[in-house]
Amino acid sequence: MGSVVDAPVVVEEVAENMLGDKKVTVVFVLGGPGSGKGTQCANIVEHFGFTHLSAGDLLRAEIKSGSENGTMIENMIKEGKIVPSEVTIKLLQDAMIKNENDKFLIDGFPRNEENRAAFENVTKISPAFVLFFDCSEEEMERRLLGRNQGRVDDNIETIRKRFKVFVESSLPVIEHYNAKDKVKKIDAAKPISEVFEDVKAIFAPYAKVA
Ligand SMILES: Nc1ncnc2c1ncn2[C@@H]1O[C@H](COP(=O)(O)OP(=O)(O)OP(=O)(O)O)[C@@H](O)[C@H]1O
Ligand SMILES: Nc1ccn([C@@H]2O[C@H](COP(=O)(O)O)[C@@H](O)[C@H]2O)c(=O)n1
Ligand SMILES: [Mg+2]
Repeated sequence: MGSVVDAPVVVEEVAENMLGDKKVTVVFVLGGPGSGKGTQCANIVEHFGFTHLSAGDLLRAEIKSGSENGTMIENMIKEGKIVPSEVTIKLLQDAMIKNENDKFLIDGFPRNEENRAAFENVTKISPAFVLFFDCSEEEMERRLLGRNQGRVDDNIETIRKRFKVFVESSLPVIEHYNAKDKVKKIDAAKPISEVFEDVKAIFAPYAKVA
């Protein structure tokens, strides 16, 4: 009988970032409320062929659909609180599976450590990088109060709660990825077109081939 030392080493290959039989590229787009995540994601979709999945938009669509979780989600959003991870991850995973694309911008997720760890555990997907829109609260507040999209959370009381959640729960997620050298920070206080110039430089490797 051979010794343990002689035993062949079996390396189990873990297929990374697979979604069914599709290999996917995921970029997490983070930043405070009103930092311009949705605005810049629309530009990235147009120029670089990614699909934009906003966690907040998916949750709002779930409320509209009359789902059994609708009332709970609506109450959490009104309070600026983070919806349980399993709900949001299921929406994101379903949206990625339904879509034929293999490049996704996941906007507004992960919002806390629980979101981050649960997404990794459930999907086994790690982001290629994290795009972080950095902006002052004063500027974000001004933008949110002028947004006029009828969002139930664009009022000063909820905006303050969202800022607190961002600092206490979301910044640690950005720190987590920063420690892994995965964060690409953008000065989001500049005008929209200037912010996009900086974004474009980051996405250059993903340029569509004509
Ligand atoms: N660089 C910018 N300069 C000025 N206004 C901006 C800029 N970027 C976005 N805006 C405006 O600010 C508002 C908020 O932008 P957007 O919805 O993209 O932010 P967000 O980060 O997705 O916010 P939320 O987290 O609340 O969804 C919008 O009215 C948008 O037109
Ligand atoms: N991962 C997430 C993302 C969002 N929410 C809830 O939705 C609200 C709006 O999100 P936006 O990204 O559109 O600003 C947010 O304040 C949360 O209540 C969430 O729970 N989890
Ligand atoms: Mg948004």
